[in-house]
Parts: sequence; C-alpha cells; structure tokens
Amino acid sequence: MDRKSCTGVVTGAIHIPTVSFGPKELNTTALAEFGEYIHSVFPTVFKTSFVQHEVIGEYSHLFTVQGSDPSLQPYMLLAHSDVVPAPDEGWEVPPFSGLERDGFIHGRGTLDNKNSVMAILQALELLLLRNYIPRRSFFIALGHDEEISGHNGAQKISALLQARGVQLAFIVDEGNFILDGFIPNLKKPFAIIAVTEKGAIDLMLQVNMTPGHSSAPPKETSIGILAAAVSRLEQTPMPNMFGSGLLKMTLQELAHEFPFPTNIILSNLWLFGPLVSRLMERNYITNALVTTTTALTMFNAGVKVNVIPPVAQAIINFRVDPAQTVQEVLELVKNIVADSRVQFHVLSAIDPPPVSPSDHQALGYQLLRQTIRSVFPEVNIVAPGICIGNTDSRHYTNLTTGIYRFNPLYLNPQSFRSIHGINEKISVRAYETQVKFIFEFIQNADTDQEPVPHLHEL
Ligand SMILES: CCCCCCCC/C=C\CCCCCCCC(=O)N[C@@H](CCCCN)C(=O)O
Ligand SMILES: [Zn+2]
Ligand SMILES: [Zn+2]
Repeated sequence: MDRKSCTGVVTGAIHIPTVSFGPKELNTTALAEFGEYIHSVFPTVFKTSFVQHEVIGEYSHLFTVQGSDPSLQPYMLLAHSDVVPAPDEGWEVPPFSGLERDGFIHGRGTLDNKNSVMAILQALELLLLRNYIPRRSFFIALGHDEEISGHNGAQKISALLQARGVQLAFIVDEGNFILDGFIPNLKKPFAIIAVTEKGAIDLMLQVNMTPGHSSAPPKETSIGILAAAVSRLEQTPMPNMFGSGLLKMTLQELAHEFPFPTNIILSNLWLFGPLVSRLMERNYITNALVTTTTALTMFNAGVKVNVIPPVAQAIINFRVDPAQTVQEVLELVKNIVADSRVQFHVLSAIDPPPVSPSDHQALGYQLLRQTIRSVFPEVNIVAPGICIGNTDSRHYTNLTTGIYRFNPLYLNPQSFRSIHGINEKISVRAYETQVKFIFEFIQNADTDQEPVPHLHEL
C-alpha cells in the first residue's frame, strides 16, 4: 500500500457520517455503509482463511485472528466507528469532508476514534500481505455505539465471547495518549497508559409544582428551586481523592523529569501531597484527575411565558473518581441538594472499573511499554494513569483483568479540546506512526523477548 492510499482510506472513513446522536439515535445508513467500506479497502483481511469476521448488533464488527500457537492466551484490540455529532459551525474544514490539507486529515473521528479503527485494520492488512502468520490469537472488536454507551456493540460482543468461554490476556482500547504541553514546567512529552477509567452517573433532578397564572406567582417556582439545587451542586466540589494512590504513582514516575524544586516536591508526596492536590484543582483538566466532577449538561422547564412551570428537569453528568463508588457520590449529592422537593432519577450509572496491573508481569502493559519505546524513542516516560473519559473497554471486565487504554499518538491541550469539539484533525505522519505502532505491537505480542527497536520495519 503506497503512502497516498494509506491516508486515503482514512479520508474515506471520515467521509461516512457514522454519528451517534443520542440513546437509540444512530445513523444506521452510514454505519451500514461503513461496514461495506472497510470490506472494500481491506480485502486481504476479509479473505484470509485464518481471519473470521462477524457482524454483531447489526453494525459492530468482530474479527478473530487465529494464531498458530494455541498455548498462548489471546488478546483483543478495541476501537469504535461511531462519532459524536459535528455541526459545521466553527470548523475550518467541513467535519465530514475528510479533507487532507497541509499534512493533516481533517474531520470528526480523526482522533476519536476512526483513526484506530482504520490503523488496526491497516496494520493487519499489511501484515497479511507480507504473509505474516501470528502465533498468538487475537480479536479485533470495532463497536458502533461507544458514544452512546456501547450496549448494542461492545456489550453484545463481550457476552458472545464469554458464552464461547474466551478469556483474554489483555485488552487495548482508546483512552490516553502521549501527552505534550499539559503541565507547564514539563517540556518533555510523556506517555500515560490508563489502567482504569472514571465511572459515570447521568442523574436527572426534577421538581414538580402545581401550574397556575404567572400574574400571581408563588414565592418559589419549580425553576427557581431546581436552579438553586443545581447551583449548589456546581458550587460544592466533590472531595479531593488525590491521596488514594494511582495518581500519586503517575506523578512519582514523572518527578525526575521536572526542574528543581518540582522534582523534589513530586518525589516527596508524603509531605507535599496536599499542596500538589490543591494545585491540580486549579486547572480544569488536572482537576478531573483528582476528584469526581460535576457537569450540569441539560436543563428543561417551562411551557409558556405566562404559565407557572409545572415541571423543571436538569441532567447532571458526574465522572466518578476511581477511589469512589456511584453509591457514595449519590449520597453526597443528596446531602448537597438537601431539599425534599427535588426528586432524583438515576438515568445511568457505572462504577469505575478495577485497576489493571502495570507491574513486570503485566503482559499487555509491558508490550505497550516496549512498543512505545521502539516507535517513540524520544519519549522517556511511560506511566500508568487514569482515563477521564469512558470507553467501550468497561464492558469487557468479565474477560480479563488487564485493560489498557492508550492511543499511540501525541496529544496537546488544543487537540484535546478538538475531541468532541471543533477542528478535530490528525497529521498524516501521526496516522502513519499509529499504523506502524500496531504493526509492531502485533508482532511484539508474538515474541518471547523484548523487541529489538526497529526490527520490524513497515
Ligand atoms: C498528570 C497528567 C496530566 C494528564 C492530563 C490529562 C489529559 C487527558 C487526555 C486524554 C483524555 C481523552 C479522553 C478520550 C476518551 C474519550 C472517550 C469518550 O469520549 N467516551 C465517551 C463515552 C460516552 C458514553 C455514553 N455515556 C465519554 O466519556 O463521554
Ligand atoms: Zn472514543
Ligand atoms: Zn468520544
């Protein structure tokens, strides 16, 4: 595959608007087209005898790549083909044009997460074209509804594999990146492999009142009561959970890359922990790493300008810190609202998944680490961390204890904001490096020893 067709397959994928708009609201025409598209651009994957392809939940794809050595436990690579909506406003380039310009491929899904869908299949296609036969079996699961919780994609694939008695050595999904420019004093990029992710609660608060004529209003309306309740929630931060462990581990690994005195502070968190945790609260991205976050995302009320509103509803999206549970957060929320006129309806809730191992015996973590060192030799630090978003991987805790969330891409604060935002784009070079990473990763999973850097050239 030449360079042009390598990126051409991504532009074609971005062009298909596989948007998940909301629960049960998907662009099924686009999802069906996407299925045909991957079939047409990766013909070798689909015709190889030891690669089995199944469609699950109508639009998700499960590939089973049969390895030659059945004694090796299989692993799984995950990605998702659906994207969040992208109205044209504010974009430099229309979000579904898939235009390649100035060394970048532009559009919704270029970072989240069609890049991974295409890079995984492209790496496999290239390996198969070179007659590579993997030793270790692996699965590729491409969900079609990750952005709306993965109930028809990842959840069904997980149940199917469980019914087949599959147990996996590890899973690699989207999530964290090689972070660049997120910490002011730290000029060097560092790779964070997320070994857990935050939990989530979608909570609806509702206030009901008897409607009436607005010319003689009651002292408080449903809107006023609800607005005060959600404002209290917004103004009352959840407890800082910095002390609970994982983040401390991440910071200790980063410590020696900082100049004096930050290196001393981060190496002595037993003493400076409270100071560091307060500093992290000041920035909205690092704040998300130390606490359960509260985001007021929807508010609906009122029927007419001169009618006292019978119902007011608000939806709040909490991201639950790995050191807390959904139940604990709900208790805190009830205490903060402290108003019996406000009803609580939990629309969905999921606890944070268990922390995956990152020690020397953790095969998935070590393979990622080795491949990062080989493909990104300039990156000195690889550390375990927390993913602040939710991923399809949370549906697979029944199949493995080793779940790692890592995209082999550089991410800076501007590109972070483009995910679910505007002007999402990936450089051609970054995409090619992602393909190379997966190409090497699959081979590294077959070796018994540390890979020799650049042994497996594309
Ligand atoms: C000391 C370290 C500083 C770290 C700075 C952290 C920077 C954050 C980096 C990357 C985070 C990107 C998260 C990408 C994964 C997002 C996946 C996603 O969008 N999932 C959705 C699922 C929605 C399911 C329906 N409820 C989501 O989380 O909303
Ligand atoms: Zn995603
Ligand atoms: Zn997303």
